[in-house]
Amino acid sequence: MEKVVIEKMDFSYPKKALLFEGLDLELSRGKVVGLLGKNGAGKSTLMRLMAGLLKPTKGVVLCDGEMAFDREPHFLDQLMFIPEQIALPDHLKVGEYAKVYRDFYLGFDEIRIQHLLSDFQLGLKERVSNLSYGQQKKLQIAIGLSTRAKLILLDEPTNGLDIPSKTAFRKLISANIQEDQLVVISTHQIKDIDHLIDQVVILEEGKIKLQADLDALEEAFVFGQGAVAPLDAIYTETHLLGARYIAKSQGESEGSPDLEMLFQAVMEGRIQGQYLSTSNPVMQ
Ligand SMILES: Nc1ncnc2c1ncn2[C@@H]1O[C@H](COP(=O)(O)OP(=O)(O)OP(=O)(O)O)[C@@H](O)[C@H]1O
Repeated sequence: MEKVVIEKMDFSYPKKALLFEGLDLELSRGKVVGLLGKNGAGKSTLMRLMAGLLKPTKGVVLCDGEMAFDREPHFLDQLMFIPEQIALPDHLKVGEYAKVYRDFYLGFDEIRIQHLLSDFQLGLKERVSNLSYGQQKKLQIAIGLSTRAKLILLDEPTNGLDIPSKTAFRKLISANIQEDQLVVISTHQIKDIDHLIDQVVILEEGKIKLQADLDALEEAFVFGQGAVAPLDAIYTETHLLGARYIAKSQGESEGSPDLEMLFQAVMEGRIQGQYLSTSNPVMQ
């Protein structure tokens, strides 16, 4: 998958006000994108539009130039969408369930699924219906990463995972994603995707408030802390022991952006726009 391009898209659920209006977004391959937003911001809906499960009211969602909603067989062969709520068939065992996907995805990686299931401590002979919610999520993630789909959409994948599984999730995503894949992870648990994503997209009330590559953010801003925030700080959080802040960078690099602070700064309208590595930052 080279690109997902959303152009001038409107979308509303039947008999509801427009959720998206004139939305533009372009996502390129080789990236793990974190899609953030508060409850009801439209993350799951955007995922379903990208998966071609919903039809834009106006405008287009194009995956490598083809309308996602057409759901052509070669698009489906490149797509893996793991929704937040998963309904797994009761009667199958883990191995049998994985085989359903092996038969569907031409590039399914037999070795990888074995490794991933073992990393997540899931036995091939376990009945899917006997797995806990978190184990079912892990099974879906293991299968998703083994399909070698070019577009992987994970809606709230870390919901229900315990702390070791969240750590394993981060490691497994990083280790199993290739340059020709695009992974979009929606979450409101920002910490879960820290040190995992390359790009962040922040949605609020159906609008894209920020699209930024983390390395571009690192160049543009300093995410710091100290006894007091500098006078020119764009965003400040004060604590008993001092302040955490975001300021414009004067050329110094201060490590990776703090996503939680970034999210708050965007929600308060302190930072907006596009910060992409390939182009100059565009402030809106
Ligand atoms: N099937 C539906 N029919 C009607 N309205 C819907 C439907 N699904 C979602 N909505 C509405 O669309 C808006 C966006 O919902 P969506 O689930 O996309 O948000 P979200 O950002 O994923 O939220 P959350 O973080 O709570 O999962 C909400 O106002 C929601 O009530």
